[in-house]
Amino acid sequence: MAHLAAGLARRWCPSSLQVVNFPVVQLHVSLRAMRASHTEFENAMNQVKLLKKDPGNEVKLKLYALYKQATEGPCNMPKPGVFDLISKAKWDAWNALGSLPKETAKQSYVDLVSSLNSSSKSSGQVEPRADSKPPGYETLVVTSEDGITKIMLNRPTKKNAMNPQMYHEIMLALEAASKDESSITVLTGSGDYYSSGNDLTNFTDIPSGGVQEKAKNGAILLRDFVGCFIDFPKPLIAVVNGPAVGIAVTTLGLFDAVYATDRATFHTPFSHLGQSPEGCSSHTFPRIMSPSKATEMLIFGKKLTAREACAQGLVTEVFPDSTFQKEVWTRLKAYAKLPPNAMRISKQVIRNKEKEKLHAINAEECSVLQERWLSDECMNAVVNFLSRKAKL
Ligand SMILES: CCCCCCCCCC/C=C\CC(=O)SCCNC(=O)CCNC(=O)[C@H](O)C(C)(C)COP(=O)(O)OP(=O)(O)OC[C@H]1O[C@@H](n2cnc3c(N)ncnc32)[C@H](O)[C@@H]1OP(=O)(O)O
Repeated sequence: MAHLAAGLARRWCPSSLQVVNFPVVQLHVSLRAMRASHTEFENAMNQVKLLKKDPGNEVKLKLYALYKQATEGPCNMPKPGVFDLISKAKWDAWNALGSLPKETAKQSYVDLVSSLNSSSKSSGQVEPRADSKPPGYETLVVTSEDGITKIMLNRPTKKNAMNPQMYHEIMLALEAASKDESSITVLTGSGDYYSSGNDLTNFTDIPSGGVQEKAKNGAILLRDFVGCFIDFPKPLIAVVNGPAVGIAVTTLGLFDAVYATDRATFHTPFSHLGQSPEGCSSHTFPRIMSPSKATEMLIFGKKLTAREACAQGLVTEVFPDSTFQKEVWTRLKAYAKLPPNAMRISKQVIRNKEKEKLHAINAEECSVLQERWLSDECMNAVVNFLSRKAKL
């Protein structure tokens, strides 16, 4: 039997360093003095290989840590370097088990696998048909009423950080909204943030092709994502319900109107992250707010309040937080009653001249970023955030 730990390392690379500090109590260590037999442990190891559903990185790290603890005892490896993100996540997970006895780790491993098996059985009873409609969005809530399609970012516990799934789902939702009956489309966030921008754990899930491949795929994803905003044919409105960071700010330059609560802030900490502007902001921001104000935001990472962003032209109007939702939606419902074709055609007249240029700028920004993602400056900044040394 192939060594499970090695298998985990090869097949199940952790994509998130946030999972590394899970407390031992989360491992469902039974308070009963249980002892898993050797056979039960072996069976559990075999069952792991047969799991139909990927249990997610957090669980994979737990399995890895428990396996190592059960077979080798407390963590005995030297701590990997900060740039070796995957090995470090695994090391942290194992090390977090401290002096947990081997037998307890073995039992916890068996319990964990058994809970995975039962949940995959209960959810796996109805196999989706290959030709069935795709299930609903996982990272968005999309609704359509009163002539408005509302796309709400829905990862509030992560401040609506954008992971690959969210990037893809936003593209799908925009594509659907461009063809539906609604006359305007709104992007907003759930919870207290509009969005904290790119999910920084996106940098940790390294494919077999290595970081070069990751960066190349990231650049393609980003180019396609921003391209959807450039090409969106109907009035596109941002309802900025709270702070916005990074790509959630830069893409605002491609919206037709931006309404913000007075609680919102706007910042693009690209230099802090060893990165460079995207979302066509290298072109739109100097035009919207003057080159020197754009420099303060895009190069120095200056954070603007909603009122400052409004004064600079990035935000259309600011509302008191207490009346924000009511006032904005009342206004949008009135706008949505305007003749949809006239609005669409007016948008074309206003935007079409720039489209080609924006696509070229988008491509250039993505290719510069692709290089930046491979830089030490970028890696260092991401590691600092993920190891909780820095907030931006
Ligand atoms: C190499 C290939 C890459 C592939 C990329 C694909 C294309 C992407 C292109 C875009 C590139 C860059 C543009 C950007 O968007 S740069 C900006 C990135 N964002 C940030 O730097 C913000 C980081 N977050 C913070 O500084 C803080 O979290 C906060 C937003 C100021 C909020 O602070 P808080 O104290 O109020 O809350 P906090 O406890 O930190 O957060 C709650 C949980 O949410 C998690 N979280 C928040 N933001 C992010 C994020 N951007 N990425 C990942 N996780 C985030 C945070 O970790 C907490 O999680 P947990 O509760 O600890 O599990």
